[in-house]
Amino acid sequence: MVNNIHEQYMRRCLELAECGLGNVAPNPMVGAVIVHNGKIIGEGYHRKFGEPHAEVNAVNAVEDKDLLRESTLYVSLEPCNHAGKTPPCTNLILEHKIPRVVIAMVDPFEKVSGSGIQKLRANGVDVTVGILEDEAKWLNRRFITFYTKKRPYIILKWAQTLDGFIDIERTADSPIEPNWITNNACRTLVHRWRSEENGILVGNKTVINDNPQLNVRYWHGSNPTRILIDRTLATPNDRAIFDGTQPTVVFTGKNSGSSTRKELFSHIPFLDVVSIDFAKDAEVQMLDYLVQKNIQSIIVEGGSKTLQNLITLGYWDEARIFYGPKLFFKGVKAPSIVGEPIGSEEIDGTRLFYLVNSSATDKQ
Ligand SMILES: NC(=O)C1=CN([C@@H]2O[C@H](COP(=O)(O)OP(=O)(O)OC[C@H]3O[C@@H](n4cnc5c(N)ncnc54)[C@H](OP(=O)(O)O)[C@@H]3O)[C@@H](O)[C@H]2O)C=CC1
Ligand SMILES: Nc1c(N[C@@H]2O[C@H](COP(=O)(O)O)[C@@H](O)[C@H]2O)[nH]c(=O)[nH]c1=O
Ligand SMILES: [Zn+2]
Repeated sequence: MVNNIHEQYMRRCLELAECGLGNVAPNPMVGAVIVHNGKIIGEGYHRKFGEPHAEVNAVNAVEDKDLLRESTLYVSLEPCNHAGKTPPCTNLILEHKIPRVVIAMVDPFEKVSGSGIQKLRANGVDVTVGILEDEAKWLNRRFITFYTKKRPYIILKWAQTLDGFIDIERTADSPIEPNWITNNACRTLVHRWRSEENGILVGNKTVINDNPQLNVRYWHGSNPTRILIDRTLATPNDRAIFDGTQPTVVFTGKNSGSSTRKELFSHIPFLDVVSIDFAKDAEVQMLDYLVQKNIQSIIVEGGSKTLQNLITLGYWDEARIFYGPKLFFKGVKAPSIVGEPIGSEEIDGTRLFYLVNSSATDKQ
């Protein structure tokens, strides 16, 4: 019974937390509610990176601060105990003498992990941990992966025909544009997904053949950083991803300090050309660089080689695969993948499957 009540308020915390999706990384999404005598008297969530934490917003929302001494604070993540961009939330809880705190999950971030709970308990606060823990972990899967696996959370996405292709066989005079397999509703959904991740990764053949924009046009929200794998810098300069409207990273085997960079790219704002050694573990080097840049999650939109490389190495966490009602008969084969199905849906005649990788590779 008590757990049911706890779950009810924690569900509200998770609902609030999710409002921060796309705006708080590299911080976690966190929601908080304050309950007094069975009534919510304040709620809040972490709205934007650098802005106040959920607990602060929830406390600020309470009109009569005296009630805090008799209230329970529900929060979807362990309160922080370190001074980051904002003061520690444990201090706030103690200052306001909140007697009970209910937490969904321990913070995986090394600087906090367990110490927030310890400090509250040491100061006489009654702390309950683990309410809707699985749900909270799923919500913050990007944040958790980033800190525990030391790499971005990786979402693979592609669209394939019923006969297993992602593109037709191109000829020299094929138009430079995508061959659409999915419908407009799916495209809108994909743009929403783009707004939820920090980076969007593609291989150079995709940019050469499709000239994608890799931005958020059919949804609202931030554009992800464009990330291109281009070992030989073979991608023509006129491609849309070089329009300078979004931060862009190009991983190349060429020396980025050489004249190649200056001549080809000096006119493009927000462009980072990063040299890596393709003779070694290219993916590890790329993921390391993205971690350095605080890119907590990426969506990989193809093509087949780029996706298959990551699948083979186990560097993926989720896959979202569209099966459109088309046949190409020949062309670029879709990647092959084995994962745990977690759901599927039908969108105007296109089937969408969701997979997760329960044996994803760590990158320590
Ligand atoms: N239906 C769909 O959802 C999608 C379809 N597409 C289609 O897919 C086609 C392109 O797919 P595909 O031909 O497989 O090519 P990719 O777009 O995956 O690009 C492959 C190239 O990227 C470079 N690359 C990628 N990963 C690595 C790595 N780990 N190490 C070294 N180089 C790497 C290589 O370049 P290099 O050879 O220079 O070393 C490689 O040849 C396009 O025609 C496009 O239309 C693309 C995206 C989605
Ligand atoms: N063909 C195909 C996809 N192709 C992917 O979308 C990219 C185009 O992005 P943009 O220019 O921003 O709209 C393209 O390069 C490739 O990565 N995606 C899908 O959801 N369904 C499809 O049928
Ligand atoms: Zn905090």
